[in-house]
Amino acid sequence: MTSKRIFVITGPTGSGKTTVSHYLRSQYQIPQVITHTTRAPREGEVSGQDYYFETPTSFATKHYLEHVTYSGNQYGSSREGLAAAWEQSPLISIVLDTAGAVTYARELGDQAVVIYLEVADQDALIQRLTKRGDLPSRIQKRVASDEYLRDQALPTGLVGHAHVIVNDDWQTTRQQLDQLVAKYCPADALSKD
Ligand SMILES: Nc1nc2c(ncn2[C@@H]2O[C@H](COP(=O)(O)OP(=O)(O)O)[C@@H](O)[C@H]2O)c(=O)[nH]1
Ligand SMILES: Nc1ncnc2c1ncn2[C@@H]1O[C@H](COP(=O)(O)OP(=O)(O)O)[C@@H](O)[C@H]1O
Repeated sequence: MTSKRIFVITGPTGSGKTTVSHYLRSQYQIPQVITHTTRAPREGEVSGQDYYFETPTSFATKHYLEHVTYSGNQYGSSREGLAAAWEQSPLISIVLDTAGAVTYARELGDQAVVIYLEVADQDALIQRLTKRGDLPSRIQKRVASDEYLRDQALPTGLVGHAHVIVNDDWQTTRQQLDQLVAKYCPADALSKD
């Protein structure tokens, strides 16, 4: 029998969570659980693909496994979303802040394989956000938020549970991800291109 697992990808803004999630999807067909947010879409982001973009009123109507406020916006993930992704594949992924990752580790135990991403050089991280197209005013607000500062460190609740990847060099990160997929993925369950 195939056991269900979820890669919980967490870490500070700009550490590469979305990039890792996209890599797992394109390289290993690992579906991503789409979460809900009241944040405005960035250029190129599509509702139902990157997030379900909500108004504060529509956000309040969903049933969340957990939800948080991050830098002034609301984010939440639903049990229905988790179940729908597991219908597609035994190995799925989700991108969460560290508070969400702690909840998932607590609720799902060994089913949650937590990946904590970090970038050694803070200046490089700000440059990545600028290159991504984030407005300077938004970057300033984000890096000044309590949540951003909190996510700079692995929470005590995840010590010994999370796989820490320093995402400075993409090729090195990629190798570490390949090793993790090989460890947790039943060889016959995923088709690798
Ligand atoms: N706990 C929790 N965090 C979420 C959820 N969806 C997104 N996040 C996190 O919210 C934070 C802000 O996300 P976003 O505005 O897309 O900014 P980014 O980190 O710069 O990509 C990130 O740490 C995301 O991982 C969710 O459903 N629950
Ligand atoms: N190892 C890396 N080296 C250089 N740039 C990277 C690396 N990983 C991600 N990036 C870039 O950094 C920016 C932020 O990454 P992203 O995945 O959006 O982070 P997050 O989802 O954690 O906020 C993106 O423009 C992405 O292409």
